[in-house]
Amino acid sequence: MQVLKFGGTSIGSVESIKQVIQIIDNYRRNDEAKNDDRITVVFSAMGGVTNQLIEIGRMAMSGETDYMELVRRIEDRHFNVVKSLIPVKEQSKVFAHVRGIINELEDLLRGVSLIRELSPRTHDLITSFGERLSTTVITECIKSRGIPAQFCDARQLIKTDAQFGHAEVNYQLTNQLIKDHFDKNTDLQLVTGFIGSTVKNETTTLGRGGSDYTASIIGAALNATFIDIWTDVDGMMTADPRKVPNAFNIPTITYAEAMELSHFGAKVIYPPSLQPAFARNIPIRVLNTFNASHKGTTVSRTAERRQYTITGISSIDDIALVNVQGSGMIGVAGVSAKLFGVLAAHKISVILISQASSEHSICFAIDPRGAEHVKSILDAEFAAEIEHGHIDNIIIERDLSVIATVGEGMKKSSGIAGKLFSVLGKNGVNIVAVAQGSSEINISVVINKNNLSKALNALHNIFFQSEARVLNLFLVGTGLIGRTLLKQIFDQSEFLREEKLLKVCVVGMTNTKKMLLNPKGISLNDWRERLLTEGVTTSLPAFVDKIKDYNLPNSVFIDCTSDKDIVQFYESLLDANISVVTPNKVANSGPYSEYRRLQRTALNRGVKFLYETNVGAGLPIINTVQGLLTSGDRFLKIEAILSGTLSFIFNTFRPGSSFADVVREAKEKGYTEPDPRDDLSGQDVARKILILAREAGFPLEPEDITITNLLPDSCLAAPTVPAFFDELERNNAYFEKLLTDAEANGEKLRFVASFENNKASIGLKTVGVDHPFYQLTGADNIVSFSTERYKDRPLVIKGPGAGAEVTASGVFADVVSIGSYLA
Ligand SMILES: NC(=O)c1ccc[n+]([C@@H]2O[C@H](COP(=O)([O-])OP(=O)(O)OC[C@H]3O[C@@H](n4cnc5c(N)ncnc54)[C@H](O)[C@@H]3O)[C@@H](O)[C@H]2O)c1
Ligand SMILES: N[C@@H](CCO)C(=O)O
Ligand code: NA
Repeated sequence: MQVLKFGGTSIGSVESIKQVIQIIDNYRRNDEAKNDDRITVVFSAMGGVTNQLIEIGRMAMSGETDYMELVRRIEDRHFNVVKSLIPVKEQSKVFAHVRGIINELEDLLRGVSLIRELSPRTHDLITSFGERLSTTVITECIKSRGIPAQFCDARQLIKTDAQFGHAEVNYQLTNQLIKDHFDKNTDLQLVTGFIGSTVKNETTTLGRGGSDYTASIIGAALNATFIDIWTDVDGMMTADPRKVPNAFNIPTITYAEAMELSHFGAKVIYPPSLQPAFARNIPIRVLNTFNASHKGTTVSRTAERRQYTITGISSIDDIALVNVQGSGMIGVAGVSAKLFGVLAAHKISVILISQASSEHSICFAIDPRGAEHVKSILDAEFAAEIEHGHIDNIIIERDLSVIATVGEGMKKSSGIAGKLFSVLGKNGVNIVAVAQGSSEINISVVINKNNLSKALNALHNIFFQSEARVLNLFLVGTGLIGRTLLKQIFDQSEFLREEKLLKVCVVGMTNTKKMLLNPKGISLNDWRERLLTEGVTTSLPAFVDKIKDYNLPNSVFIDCTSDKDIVQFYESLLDANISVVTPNKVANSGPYSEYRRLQRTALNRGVKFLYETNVGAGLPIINTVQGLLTSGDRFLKIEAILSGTLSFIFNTFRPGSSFADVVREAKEKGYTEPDPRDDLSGQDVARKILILAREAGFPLEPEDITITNLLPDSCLAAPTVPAFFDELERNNAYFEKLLTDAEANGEKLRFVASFENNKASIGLKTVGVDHPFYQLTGADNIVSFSTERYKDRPLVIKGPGAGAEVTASGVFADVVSIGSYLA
C-alpha cells in the first residue's frame, strides 16, 4: 500500500485538481504495471476553505447573518469543479449530493446562530465540512473517468477521544477499523483528511498538520511502503528560500532532522503529525504537485551520505528572551523546577533554554506575544525571592530571532560551532544566547532580529560550501580605476565562481551624480547605462546609509576616488563590520591617530581594511612590509621611487620638447592623480613614504616629512588644472635646465623618497650610472628595504607603479583576499 496526501493548495483550483487526478492516475498505471501495490489518497479541504469555515462559525455565533454569503462562495467553488471536470450528464446527481452536504452545514449554522453558542464540538463539526466537500467532489471526478473509486469518510476509521480541536487517537481501535475497511474495500479509497470521531460518533479534528496525520495513521496501520505528501514546493530546502535565495533542495533527511528543522518554522511538513509513520519506519516523500517530476525530499530513519556537515538552517523570526538571574540561584536546587513548573502550569511553551554553569542565570525563549503575561506570572511566583534580593528583576528582551543549524552530520564532528560563531562574528552579528541539545544535531543561537537575514545568508553560504561564497561590493567612484575594476570583475567572475568558489557581486555603485543599488547584484555588462537611466540622486551619506540598511553578509566598501571627505565614513563602515578596500591614500596619510584608529577598528571588528594600491599601485609593497614586520623583522632604511608619473616624465622628457606635453601624456596614460599637481608637487610621494613608514612600524606625522619642492611657485599657485598646464609651458626652460645639467654629468633625474632614523625626506635627485635607480624605465617604481634581515643586500621591489590596469588589479586582489579570509 502507498498512501498519498494532497494538501489544500494542491486542490485549490480546477486546474490543480486536474493535475492531481493525473498524478493519481500515474500511480495507478505504475502499480498496475508492477501489479503489486495499491494506493489510497487523503485530501485536505480546498485551499482557504477551513479558515472560511472557522470565520463562518464565528459569524453565526455572533449573529452576523452574512455568513450565508461565505457559504455560497464555498458551494460555488465546489460546483465549479463539478462543472469543469465531470461530464454534463452526470453533473446533476453530483450537484444534488454536494447540495445535500451544504444543506447539512446550513442547518447546523442556523442552530449556532439561534442559540448564539459555538462549542468546541460544534466547531469541529463545522470545520469537518471542508474535507468532506473536497473529497466528495474529487471522488466523483475520478469515478466519472471510469476508475473504480470510493469516498471514504475518515470518521468511520479514525477513533479519538473527545478533545475537540486536537483529539487524541485511539490507535488500537483505529488500526483495527482501518485494516478491516481496506480488507473489505478493494476499490481506490479517497479519504477525508483532518477528521475523526469519538466512539459516540461525534466529529473531532486532529489539530495542526491534520491531513498529514490522517495519511500517517492510515499508512502506519496498513504498513505502507511509502507515504507521499503532495504539496506546492519541491520538498524541504536547506533554508527558507524567501530569506535565503541560495537555498536548495534536501534530497534525503532523517526523521530527527526533519523534526528539528520543522520546529524552527520550516512549514513544509509538520513532523509530529507524521509520528505514526516514523514509528513504523515508513519513508515519507514530500513532493510538488506543480512540479511532479521533481524528486522532492525523502524523510526516513537514515539519510544518504551527504556532502555537507549540516542539513539545513531554520529560524524563528520573532521571539522574546526571559532572563531570570540572581545570586540566590547558585547551588540552590529547585529553582528551575519552580520556574518551568509554573510555566507549564500556564501552558507556556518554551522554545529554547540556556543556563550557564555558574548557575547564576537561566534564560529561555518564548513567543513574544506572551512575554508580558510570562513576566507577571514569574513576578508573582518569585515575589519573595525578588523581595529578598535572591533573584533580580525578571528581564524580557525583545526583537530577537533564533537560528538553528541542524544536521546529523554535526554529531561528534568538531569545528562546526567554531565555524558558526566565527562567521557570525566576522559579520558583526552579536550572539545573545546559545543552546545546543546533547543530541548534537541542533545548535541554536539567539540574535537581534535586524541581523536575521544577514546571519541566515552568511551561515548558509559558509556551510553549503560547494556553493560559491558571496562577496557583496559597494563601489564609490567610477573614474579610471573604478571602471577598470568593474571590467576586470566582469571578465573574471566566471573563473572566480568556478575555480575559487567566490561570487563577486557588485551590489551598489555611485559616482558624484547618481547611485545604483541592487541587492541581487548589478549586471556588469551594461552598468554604465543602468547607472545613467536607473540610478538615483546620490550623496555619500545616503549611499553609506543604504549599505548599512542592506546589512548584507560579507560586505565590502571600495573607495576608488581621491576624495578627502569620504574617509570620514570608513570608521563607521568598519564598525558596522563592512570591510574597506581603497587605492585612495587620504585616510592613511592624515594624522597618525586616525590611521591607527582605522587599523584598530578593523581588527576589533574582524573585518579588513586593505590598501595595497596606496603605494606602487598593484606591486606587492604594503603586503611585503606587513609580512616582514609581523614576522619580527626591523626596518633600517627605505629608499624608493614612488611616483609612476614622475618616473614617466623624467624618463620621457627630452631637451627641446614640451614638459607640459609630457605631463599631459602621463595624465592620458592614467598615471597621474586626478589633479596632476599632487604628483608634481611631491604631495603624492609624501603620502606614500608616510604610509610606508607607518606600515614599517614608525608613527610618523605628515609634518615629519621634508619635501624639497620641484615646482616653481607660480605652477603651484595656479588656480585650476588648465592654468597649471599653462604655467608649466611658461616654465619649460626651468625643467630643461634641470635635465641638461644632470645629463652633462652623465646622470639622470629621479624623484627619490627616503626614510631613515625616523626621518623621511623627498626631493629631486640626480643619480649616476652605478646607482640602482639609474636604470629605471617607463612609469616604474622601485623600493629598496634595508632591514635587520635584509642588511647586506636590500630587498628590492620594482615594476610599473601606476596605471589603470595594474592599480585596478591590486584593488581586485585585495577584494578577493577578503573572500578567502571570510572562508
Ligand atoms: N591612476 C593610478 O595609477 C592610481 C594608482 C594608485 C592609486 N590611485 C588612486 O586611485 C584613486 C582613483 O584614481 P583614478 O585615476 O581612478 O581617478 P579618476 O579621477 O579617474 O576617478 C575618480 C572618480 O571618483 C569620482 N568621485 C570623486 N569624489 C566622489 C564622491 N564623493 N562620490 C562619488 N564619486 C566621487 C570622480 O568623479 C571620478 O570619477 C585615487 O585616489 C588615486 O590616488 C590611482
Ligand atoms: N599618481 C600616482 C598613481 C599611483 O598612486 C603615481 O603617479 O604614482
Ligand atoms: Na602596492
